[in-house]
Amino acid sequence: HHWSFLNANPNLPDPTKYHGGGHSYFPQSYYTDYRYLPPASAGRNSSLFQGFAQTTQPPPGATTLDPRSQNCGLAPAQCFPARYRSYDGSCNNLRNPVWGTPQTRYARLLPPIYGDGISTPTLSRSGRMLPGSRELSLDLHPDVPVRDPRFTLAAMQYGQIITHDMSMIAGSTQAQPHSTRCCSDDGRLLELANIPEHCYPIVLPDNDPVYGRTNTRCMNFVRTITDRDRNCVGGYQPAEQLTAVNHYLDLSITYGNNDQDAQGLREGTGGRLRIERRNGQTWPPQTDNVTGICDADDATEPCYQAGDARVNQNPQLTILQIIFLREHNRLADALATLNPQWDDERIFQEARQINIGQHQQITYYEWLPLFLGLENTIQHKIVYPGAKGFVNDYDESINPSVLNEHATAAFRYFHTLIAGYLDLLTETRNGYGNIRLSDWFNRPLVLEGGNVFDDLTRGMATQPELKADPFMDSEVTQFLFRMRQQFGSDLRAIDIHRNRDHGLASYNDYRSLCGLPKVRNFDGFLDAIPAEHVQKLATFYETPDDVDLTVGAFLETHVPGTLAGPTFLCILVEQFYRTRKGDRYFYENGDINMGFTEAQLNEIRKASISRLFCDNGRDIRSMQPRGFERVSDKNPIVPCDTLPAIDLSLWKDGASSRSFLDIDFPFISKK
Ligand code: HEM
Repeated sequence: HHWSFLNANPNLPDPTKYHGGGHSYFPQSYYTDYRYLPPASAGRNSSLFQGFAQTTQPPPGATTLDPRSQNCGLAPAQCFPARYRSYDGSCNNLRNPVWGTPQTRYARLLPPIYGDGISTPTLSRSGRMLPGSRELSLDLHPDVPVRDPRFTLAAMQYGQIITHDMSMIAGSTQAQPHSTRCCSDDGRLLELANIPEHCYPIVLPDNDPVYGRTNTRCMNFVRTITDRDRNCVGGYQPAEQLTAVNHYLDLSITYGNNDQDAQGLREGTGGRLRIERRNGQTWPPQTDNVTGICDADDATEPCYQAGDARVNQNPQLTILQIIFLREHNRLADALATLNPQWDDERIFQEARQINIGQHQQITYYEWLPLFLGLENTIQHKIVYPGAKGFVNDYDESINPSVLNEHATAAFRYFHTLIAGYLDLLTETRNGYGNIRLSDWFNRPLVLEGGNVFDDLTRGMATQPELKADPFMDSEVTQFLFRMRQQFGSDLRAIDIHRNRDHGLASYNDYRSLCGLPKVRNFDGFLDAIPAEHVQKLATFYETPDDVDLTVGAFLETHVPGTLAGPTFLCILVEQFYRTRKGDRYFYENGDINMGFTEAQLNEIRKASISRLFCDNGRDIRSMQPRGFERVSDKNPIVPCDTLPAIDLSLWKDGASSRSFLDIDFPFISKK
């Protein structure tokens, strides 16, 4: 067993500790969801669990078994007409009520191809050795800080929010026994077996510039699920990685992914979410397990709870999480004043619906066109700029599930945008300092002091993100989650490893899926990849068919007007098309029983990232209108109250409440 290797090697982190030294790639709790551990009946004393008692023990009060998790997303017996979306996404699709729910499979564009059953992910699909992921990271992605000429760090940061809203590899916790959960397409659990994960160390090259001339300090990597050789008993379905959160773009990062979590986040009065007040500001509720979840000195440090387990991961991610939390309460208070007769539930759900609508508007109309190109998004029916009424493009045959290729390769391309130092800016945009990213992974303490929250928010809206290019910041390739040790982990090496772990078909395969010619020799790649990098690929890999998707596509020249090369772009476009068209509750959809009136929808269309910043800082009084774009003559900083705002009076009962006559029938029939 690989376990014994793991336990015997004194240089590897202690898998029984949350803080296994500075080389775990995320804290133990990062991806842990205790509800999804193997059932108690698996026998905690079996050899599988030896040495892991601590990590398999749920914290007090946690439920060990959520029936949903045992059923690959439990299909409710019956779906009822509902004005508001469910937390877990069930019954969004009425024909397949389980689609998009947590603990279901990622979708795939091409079937997986694993090196072989139980080998490490250093073997190619054809069984040849692959270049080490750390070596590739060091050679192809050195830290050359080229700033983006157009976009701010807020653009990068919003991308991570979109990611966390849509997916999270289930159970990929370090060194944790893992159960395969094989699901049939209709969501039935076919088999639940306890199978140990394998340790796939990221072996360091001899001359690693950070870790020195030793290859004994390897970073630990754990395979997340079994492959085709460990199919469900019965063999009906190839195993597929599962995602722990619901697939929809629905602010589950704020509201949680199931009823129980959602209830736990609510105040229970006035439609509000729970908050704590300190230093004249509002913060998310504290977790019960501060030192387990955060890189904190002790339990008195802030460590937050939100709809998403990754909320504390980095300061600006946490800022955006807090902004959505404060926005909810801001909306709830306004709605409660307008409609004193509404109860807690009504206020809560209406505020939630507005908050989600704004988030979808910002994602689709403000963010995606910058990344995928405006013309491209229009052409592929991802956005409908200038639409005045509803856009009734919901299609119940479309499965909204997140593509494995998207989550494991394409969307991670934007890890290249991460900047290592975060600027602090006063209201006059006077930069008086910055903080180092790796000092504050999983440590939100930094946000609560003085004016840091506002100053970092202005910094994120002003500071350029790094350019989408092959270079990556060493804060994430040398110091990721270093937990106050000198060195940390390497996000790029992890991404390459994860690509293999998930058995993604090769770059060459995806080229042909996406309309580029399938190549027979390395020179064939020259149509999309600059010569210098094609040469490197030829040195690293034995054959063009061995090139990993995440490696080849990462090096492609961008399609003009977009931030990605043709292969990643094709995957991203497919994903965001499905995410909108497969969401019955998408905010632009005019369904008679739910959603917004046309007038309300047109208000939601005024939402912007800058307005969110303005409304939810403590003392942010000015912003440029387009917050994902850098300040310029055409995008100057203006007083907040001159930015478009949503007129909430349209939500006053009776003001324009939806009736049968509100529906735009002519548009529907044109469809
Ligand atoms: C400071 C910023 C960020 C940090 C520190 C960070 C770190 C990480 C880490 C540690 C993982 C898990 C890796 C694994 O175990 O396989 C991950 C996954 C991922 N990241 Fe990032 N990330 C950041 C920003 C972003 C951005 C800006 C995007 C995209 C716009 C992004 C997209 C993704 C995706 C798609 C995944 C996989 C999600 C899944 O589990 O399904 N990340 N990131």
